[in-house]
Amino acid sequence: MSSGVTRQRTEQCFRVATGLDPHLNLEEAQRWARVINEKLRASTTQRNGIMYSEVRRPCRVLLLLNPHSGKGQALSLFTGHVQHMLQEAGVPHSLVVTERQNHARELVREADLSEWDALVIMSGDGLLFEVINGLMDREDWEEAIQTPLGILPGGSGNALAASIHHYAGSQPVASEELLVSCGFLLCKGLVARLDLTSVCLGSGGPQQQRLFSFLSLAWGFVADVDIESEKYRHVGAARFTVGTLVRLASLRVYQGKLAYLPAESAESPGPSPTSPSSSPPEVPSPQTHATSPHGFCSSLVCRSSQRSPGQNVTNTFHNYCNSNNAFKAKRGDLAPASTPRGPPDSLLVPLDQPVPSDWTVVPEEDFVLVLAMYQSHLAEDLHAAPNSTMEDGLIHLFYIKAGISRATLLRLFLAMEKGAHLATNCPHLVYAKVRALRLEPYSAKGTITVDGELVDYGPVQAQIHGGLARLIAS
Ligand SMILES: Nc1ncnc2c1ncn2[C@@H]1O[C@H](COP(=O)(O)OP(=O)(O)OP(=O)(O)O)[C@@H](O)[C@H]1O
Repeated sequence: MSSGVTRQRTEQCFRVATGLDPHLNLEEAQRWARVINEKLRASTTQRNGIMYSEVRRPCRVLLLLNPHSGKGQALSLFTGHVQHMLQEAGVPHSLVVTERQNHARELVREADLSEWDALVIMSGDGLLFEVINGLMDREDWEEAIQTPLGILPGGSGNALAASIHHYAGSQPVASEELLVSCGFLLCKGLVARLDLTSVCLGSGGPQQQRLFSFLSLAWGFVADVDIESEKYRHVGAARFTVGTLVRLASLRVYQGKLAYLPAESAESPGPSPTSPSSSPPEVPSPQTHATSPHGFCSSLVCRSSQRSPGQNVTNTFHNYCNSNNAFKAKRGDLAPASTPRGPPDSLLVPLDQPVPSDWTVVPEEDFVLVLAMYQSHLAEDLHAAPNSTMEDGLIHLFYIKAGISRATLLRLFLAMEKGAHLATNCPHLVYAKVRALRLEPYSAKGTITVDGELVDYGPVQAQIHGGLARLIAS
């Protein structure tokens, strides 16, 4: 890519992330960050009829970095692109380099969260999955999950980072440009609500497992590609293309039963126990949230009129955290990880019972793939759920019926790069907006992924919980 194009795109990221004029002769991210810092110190801005204070960037960030994510360059990407930006923008951060799988999960499960205003991960989506489940493992999960989360893309998929960038109205960018864009969003510090899906695995009883997912649930082709392509991670995002081509060559059919609760026939699961009703006064009302097409939550974004003159916005956020009693758990208060936590799944019945009568049972039992998405992107260059918006409270369910040719399937994946696969009107592709689903594979062995991570194989059901978590995004 020419440096002119790179610069153009980077300027565009800058414009979207900051709302500032990019024609400022900004040569380096450090200088941009200085401008952000000055501009954001006192300004307010009106967007979609809502007044936001733009100085709402987080302070005291705990940054968890997986050194092996992506091509294994996360640490140098962080020091090369983001560290100075955070320093210039006055965002103090402590960097923890994860040492093993589940390290991040254990850390956040046991952390004194009163020490941190945001948890940011620099990795692929897998590390955020760990962090979210670590927060949901806690006895104080209801408050802990309100800790603002941030993502800096360092993996090979970077689906959430790509989705955030897309929700911000930006043109698609990849790798380091996406990182710079997410770095700006982090400096800016606006917080939105993030839907989480509760995923129940196993047919019930003591073996039953419950996970919280922010991105996707996959079975069949997509899950196989995701796991099989891990050996190609040295090629970065291209691993999915390589994996897709390899799996196309050995295309197979997966048998099972799929059922779902259509969104239109389901009442919205309603506000979660952590929703604004339990929030302190400076948090806007649910109606205020609804007016924002992007579902922005202004929990960190105080209306300027509500702030007393001279009051430091950082303090306001800090007070908010404390007044909400959100960050009090100490190591001794923690529950064992196996204790089920989280809001009740009001739309699900036990897996050993038939689905309720208002569910749709898919007549086909032969599939090429089943994919449930709750963000727009499955990877940086896979715009798999083009209708998905931030905090829409929906699972975007796709399945492809058996009988599709290899060529048509390849065409669908190529169209997915631009989110155009639905427009192909492929008769084998079915799309539904749902609030809950159940999948019962028939074969004894197979692959199911949640947020790209391998989970126990077997019957699975899931329900979306709108706005359960919080995410630094704009
Ligand atoms: N130091 C470490 N050594 C080995 N594994 C780690 C380490 N730190 C984290 N992990 C694990 O690596 C797994 C993959 O991490 P992650 O998804 O963030 O990166 P990635 O797989 O490169 O990204 P992507 O999902 O975008 O391809 C996670 O399950 C995480 O637990």
